[in-house]
Amino acid sequence: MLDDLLRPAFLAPATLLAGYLIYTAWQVLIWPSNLPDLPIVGSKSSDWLPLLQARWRNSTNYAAVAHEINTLYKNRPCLVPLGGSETIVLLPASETQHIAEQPDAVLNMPQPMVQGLQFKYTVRDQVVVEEPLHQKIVSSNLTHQISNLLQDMLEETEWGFEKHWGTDTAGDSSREVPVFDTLRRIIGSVTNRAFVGLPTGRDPALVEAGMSYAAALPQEAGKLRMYPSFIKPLVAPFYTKRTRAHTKAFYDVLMPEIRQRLHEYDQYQEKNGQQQEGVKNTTGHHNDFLQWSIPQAKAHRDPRMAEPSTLAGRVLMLNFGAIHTTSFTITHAVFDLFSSSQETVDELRDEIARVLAQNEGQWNKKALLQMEKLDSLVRETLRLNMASTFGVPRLVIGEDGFTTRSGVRIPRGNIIAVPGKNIGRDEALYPDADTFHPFRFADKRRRSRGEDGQEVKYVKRARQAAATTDAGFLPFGHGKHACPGRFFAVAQLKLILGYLVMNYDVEMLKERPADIYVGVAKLPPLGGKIRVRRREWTA
Ligand code: HEM
Repeated sequence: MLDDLLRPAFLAPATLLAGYLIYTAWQVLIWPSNLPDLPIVGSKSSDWLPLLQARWRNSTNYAAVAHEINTLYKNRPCLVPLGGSETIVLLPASETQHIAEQPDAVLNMPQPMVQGLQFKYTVRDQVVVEEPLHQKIVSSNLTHQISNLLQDMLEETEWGFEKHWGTDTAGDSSREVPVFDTLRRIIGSVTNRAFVGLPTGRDPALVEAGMSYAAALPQEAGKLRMYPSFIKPLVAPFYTKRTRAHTKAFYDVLMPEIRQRLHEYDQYQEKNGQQQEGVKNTTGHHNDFLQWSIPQAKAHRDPRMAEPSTLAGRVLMLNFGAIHTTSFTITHAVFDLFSSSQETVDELRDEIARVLAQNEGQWNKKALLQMEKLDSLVRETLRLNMASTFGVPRLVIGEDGFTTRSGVRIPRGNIIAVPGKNIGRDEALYPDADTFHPFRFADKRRRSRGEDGQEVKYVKRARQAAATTDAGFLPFGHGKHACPGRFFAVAQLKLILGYLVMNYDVEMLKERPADIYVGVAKLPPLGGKIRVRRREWTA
């Protein structure tokens, strides 16, 4: 037996395997060879295996991590080991602009997201991840079409509120509603109205599948991240059951619509001659993300782009990116607003009523732009309630790594970030930073008007708008990879929040319910409720 084990045919592969396992364990657990030599958040001077021990402490007490980052590492870089094998190289706030300005050949944007969310296992059609054409449509068509989409979005908002919050204005007809659960349904159908139009965008099965996919994906990814890469393909089928089921449910509703649209598109092309390059040449029947995606996909050299499942995968990917982020933000905004003061609500109502009167009662783009207090409230809520602790996460891919402004070299293969949440609460940038001041940015805008009260300092004023990113405001990221959907998201948030304020009386809360912390993420009070009653009001 021993002789058999000592035979080269067995010994050579066994040694190789043992070496590989030891190397992997060392890399994952002890010290990856490319990790820079920086202080470790969560470690103690007495630790034998500082990275491993800190990883364990950090994954069990995230509040301590946040406190340590905020007190010890405000102005110097450090390592933040998290659950699984992930270690973030956290750089000080002063590096934000420098990071945002790096070329894609040095710092990569999608990879931290692709790895963190384990897209390899949680996304069915990998071509959507490899070739994210949908992002271009979001930053071009969707953003440019906001003013044309607003009427449809308003119709969907009205439909959603009437369904979920009721229409009875009688004195004793108030009802308690779960904030997050009802608003995410409204946002789900408003968003899908812009993505795939009626009737499919309002189909409860589609909205439910999109929301459930968005909820399940980060949870399943979190579990998968705990395993080393070579084990993942083995365990993924067990851990991705929910995302796979929700993907199927979503595709089941959407595919017939996509096939029909592709068919109509081909017929139209046949009748009207060759299509032009680009995304403008649609059949003209629909004005939504799906329709803009078809000519883009057809013009691509890779025929997989125009497969119905690829197009469905893009809509699902956008549901993932759009619905939870917007629903979390509006839930925070509702709790922030209705635990502030009735005067604040009245001030908002005055502004909205005045602006609508100036715009013939229309919730159009111009009116939304003129609602500066509402815009300010959205920006203030985003500032205070950034979901992730880390801002502008990027993977270092440059051959020579990435060198910070202060001269620290971060080798290739590391994920860097800045403390985004802390930046939003910096007293130097935002006096009384921990307090919700809904009109903080509207006041700043007012102060930047010309001395004669004219709106002369346009650029300065636009800097205070909710969708504008800067190194001190990172909820939408910053730089060329900043969220391309932010203009759509802000328009939607203002429309829905404005509609809510004007059409419902909400009982003020004595205290804002507490947020929920899940690892590095801060979520709004997902189970929180408020008491509402329909108001008699017409624009
Ligand atoms: C309040 C709502 C939203 C928040 C807070 C948010 C936040 C973010 C953040 C932080 C990023 C990463 C940016 C960076 O690292 O610099 C991002 C990327 C992205 N977001 Fe949003 N987002 C929101 C709504 C939306 C909506 C409505 C859409 C689509 C209609 C969307 C589509 C995307 C896409 C496609 C990316 C990837 C961009 C890239 O890889 O270059 N987001 N978003």
